[in-house]
Amino acid sequence: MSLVLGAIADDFTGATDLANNLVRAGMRTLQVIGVPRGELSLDDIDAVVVALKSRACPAPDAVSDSLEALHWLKAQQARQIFFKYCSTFDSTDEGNIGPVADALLDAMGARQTVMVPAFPDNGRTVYMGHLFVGDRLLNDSGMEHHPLNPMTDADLVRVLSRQTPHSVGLLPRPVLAKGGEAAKTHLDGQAAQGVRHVICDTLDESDLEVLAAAVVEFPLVTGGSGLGQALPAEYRRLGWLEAVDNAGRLAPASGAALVLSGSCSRATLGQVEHFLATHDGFALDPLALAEGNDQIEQALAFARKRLFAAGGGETPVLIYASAAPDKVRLAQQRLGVAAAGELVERALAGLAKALVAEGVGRLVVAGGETSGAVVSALGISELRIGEQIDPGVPWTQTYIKGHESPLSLALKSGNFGGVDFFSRAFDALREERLP
Ligand SMILES: Nc1ncnc2c1ncn2[C@@H]1O[C@H](COP(=O)(O)OP(=O)(O)O)[C@@H](O)[C@H]1O
Ligand SMILES: O=C(O)[C@@H](O)C(=O)COP(=O)(O)O
Repeated sequence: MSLVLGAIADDFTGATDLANNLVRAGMRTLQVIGVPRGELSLDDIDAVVVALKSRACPAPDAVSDSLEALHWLKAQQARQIFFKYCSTFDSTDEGNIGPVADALLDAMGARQTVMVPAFPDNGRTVYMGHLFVGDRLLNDSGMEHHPLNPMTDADLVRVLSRQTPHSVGLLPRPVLAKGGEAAKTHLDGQAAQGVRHVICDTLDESDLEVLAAAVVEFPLVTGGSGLGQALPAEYRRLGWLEAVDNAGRLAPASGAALVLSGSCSRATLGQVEHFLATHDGFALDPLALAEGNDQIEQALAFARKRLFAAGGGETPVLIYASAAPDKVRLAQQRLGVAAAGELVERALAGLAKALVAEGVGRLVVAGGETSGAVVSALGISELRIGEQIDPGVPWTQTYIKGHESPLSLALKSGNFGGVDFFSRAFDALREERLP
């Protein structure tokens, strides 16, 4: 059968999150890093997720990267395109959700798409167009302090309207409650009125199922990974997809265990604190990084001593720049927002490269932008998806040039994962010893 779904994800953790949900719903899924340059065999693959780093870059770059991914996916005959962004709708007034969605619609000659950011398994729901994280509105969830895209407005119709010249509408819960046909009629009615983007309410999995039934034949859908849980059943109903037993299996993991964290999201800050109560960690500070290479050398020495000395490597250690909002603000005031972020990303990416070369084989990275920087520095082009650690975060595996054993890699979105995620991730890998 041919490729069913082609997804374009605006960051690497988001790509893994979507790929994870597709695998769990029975789609054989390949995650590629950037648009593949050479030949790629897609035999026995149902979905490809192209991971871009287009969330926080200038909108024109995000548009051109996304269009390149679209053209590649269309050349692979993907039946439906999915533009994946964050379940917390991470963006600014400049974009990049609106400009990318508009460019994809234009390129595909489609008149309408849906916006379904919700991921109820992780507490992201939408009601009357307002995004909630757990029981808080988005603008009171911690996302208002995000270093790159502070989210200070929970009304997504209003947020998106600032990013697109086109009309933005709403598919409200009372319509969804009437089922897929009612939802489809509502969407058709909005399209007839020229509404190009429709923010969709979603409270739970049954809403996702109704939405999937309504939009399965849309050329382009957009949203978080929640919709990816529900679409595969619709593909099967249409006969586009075969039933598969186990869509995700990895080789056994080996090598020293390391956590790198550049996320300053509330969940990550809790995970860092919890981990440091029982494990060793090294804190990076952008102000020190701006002074030169000393802090990187110190971090390397810290990790080498614990990971590669005799008997080391089994217990994970943490290197982190994650810091509370006031500390982040201070660094940003002194260095500039983008420069502070880049300094940290470059440092963590360089550390990943050096330490993987020296024997780290199990690596957790926290943060979407951070994961993008690390994965790019490691020269990774494809990821296979394995077992889920927590909703939205699976173990993945890849081969690094010149290494015999695979690298096991978990890319954790900033706000995902339980408080003990960092240690539990490695426990899960040890217990599984996946065949
Ligand atoms: N202490 C710090 N000061 C300023 N910026 C930081 C600091 N620590 C991390 N950053 C930057 O904040 C951004 C966090 O984004 P990201 O990695 O996507 O995390 P999340 O997944 O939580 O959004 C990155 O660009 C990172 O380099
Ligand atoms: O949809 C989500 O929440 C995630 O898949 C995601 O994109 C998170 O991004 P980061 O928090 O920047 O990792």
